[in-house]
Amino acid sequence: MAAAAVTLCFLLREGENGTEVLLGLKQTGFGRGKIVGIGGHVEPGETSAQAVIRELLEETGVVLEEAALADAGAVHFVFPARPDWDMKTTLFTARTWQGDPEPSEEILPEWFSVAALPVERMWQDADHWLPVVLEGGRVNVVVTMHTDNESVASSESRLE
Ligand SMILES: Nc1[nH]c(=O)nc2c1ncn2[C@H]1C[C@H](O)[C@@H](COP(=O)(O)OP(=O)(O)OP(=O)(O)O)O1
Repeated sequence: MAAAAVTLCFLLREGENGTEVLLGLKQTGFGRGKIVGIGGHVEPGETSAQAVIRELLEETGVVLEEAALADAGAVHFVFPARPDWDMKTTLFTARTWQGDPEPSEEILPEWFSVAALPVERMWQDADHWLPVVLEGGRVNVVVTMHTDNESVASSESRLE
């Protein structure tokens, strides 16, 4: 089965104690109960940018312009014990948008300091790719999970 195409956008703002990122508590579906990036599946006929703009609006009410999206690369999540969970994820950051993030059925948005990410409550692989993205870098990473579908078996950075 081909990996599903998904996309995430990390909103960044300057707080009193440095840069903050918008993440959210996933309330439904895949990754329920974890703190995750905001985004979702790319629908047929959509570009990743169009999909992430739609998902941010649906899940937080925030309005993003395509020009505000900065390409931060991609992460391929591989679940050898559950190939139907494999996902190819395109990543964006944005520093300008309209509206204040509001909770939805799917996600409870929350700002976190980039210097103190809630890694204990996130997917265990977040540590392997998220800090680089939030520092303005671009990644191209393949994360392979153990058969528990939770811990990281390997994380490889592909050269661009
Ligand atoms: N190992 C992993 N680490 C991580 O940080 N995020 C992961 C991950 N594996 C998958 N994801 C993310 C990517 C994707 O945005 C999200 C799952 O997509 P969705 O939120 O769209 O799933 P749902 O099943 O809730 O959605 P629907 O299609 O709306 O039913 O999980």
